[in-house]
Amino acid sequence: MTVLYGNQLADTIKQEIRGKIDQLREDGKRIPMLAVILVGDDPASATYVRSKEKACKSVGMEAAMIEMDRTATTEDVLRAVKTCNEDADVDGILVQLPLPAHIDQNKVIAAIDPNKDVDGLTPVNAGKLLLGQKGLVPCTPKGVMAMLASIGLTDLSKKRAVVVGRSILVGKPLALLLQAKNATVTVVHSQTVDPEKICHEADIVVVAIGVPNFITKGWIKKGAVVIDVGINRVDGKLVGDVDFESVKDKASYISPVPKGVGPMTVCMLLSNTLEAYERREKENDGDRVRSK
Ligand SMILES: Nc1nc(=O)c2c([nH]1)NC[C@@H]1CN(c3ccc(C(=O)N[C@@H](CCC(=O)O)C(=O)O)cc3)C=[N+]21
Repeated sequence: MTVLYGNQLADTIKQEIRGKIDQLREDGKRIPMLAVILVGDDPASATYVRSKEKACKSVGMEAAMIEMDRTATTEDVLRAVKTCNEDADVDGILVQLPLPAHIDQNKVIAAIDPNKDVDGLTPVNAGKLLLGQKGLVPCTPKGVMAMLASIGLTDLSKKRAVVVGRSILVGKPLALLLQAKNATVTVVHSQTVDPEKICHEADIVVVAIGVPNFITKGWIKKGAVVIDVGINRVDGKLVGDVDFESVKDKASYISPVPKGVGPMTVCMLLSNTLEAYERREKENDGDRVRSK
């Protein structure tokens, strides 16, 4: 069994991003900027937002933190999104989720300029992913695919993949990405009959349900690749959805928590911001050429 450390892969990818940004700086070009909108004072969200800001700094990217009071209205947040949409220096916009319950989350997300939607959550980017068109892909699923690619799993023809969980942020988009790489994908969830048996047929298992240590060795076929997306705080400690100790001797590869998918999510946020920057710069070049 090999432990699949996401933090190491993330460091390698971040170095590449850093190199590209150093080059932009050397060439006197504009520097990519991520804007993060945080509403309220949830401590976990505040920690995540700070780690995203730190990650931007670590690759030389600009970060703008927009902190709003927990009493902010949907209209207030929509105005903040609009300001970021219209700011030519902003390449990526991330609205930290979950938003306070009184705010219309769907409305806020739909207001983000799809070209700056580095979370890949707008209807436009979700639709593009469904249709197999190029767009911005949600960070966590993109990170999981990069982890699979890092161990040579690029073409998933003949492979059976089981995704445990069907969330908008992870399970659903991940199932689409796995299919796009030719995997035979099954999504199991809370209403599935005998999910353990289905999971046991999988060559690749990705778990994103938010239930600590839920997946044990009985679920895993010998030699399967197991990716744990879960981030659960239990007695002040971070644990995944996979019972690592139980599963580790059956898996060929298994991602840990922490140091697994989490750092890859942040890394893909930087990668998406750079991608959005490059696309926007290219479009601007085109505009300049046209107006000559
Ligand atoms: N619009 C939006 N986009 C998100 O991508 C988003 C979000 N909202 N809301 C919250 C979740 C959660 N999330 C994590 C990112 C990194 C780690 C991470 O790096 N974790 C470290 C450990 C961090 C620690 O020790 O607390 C690890 O797993 O090794 C965890 C969780 C992004 N999220």
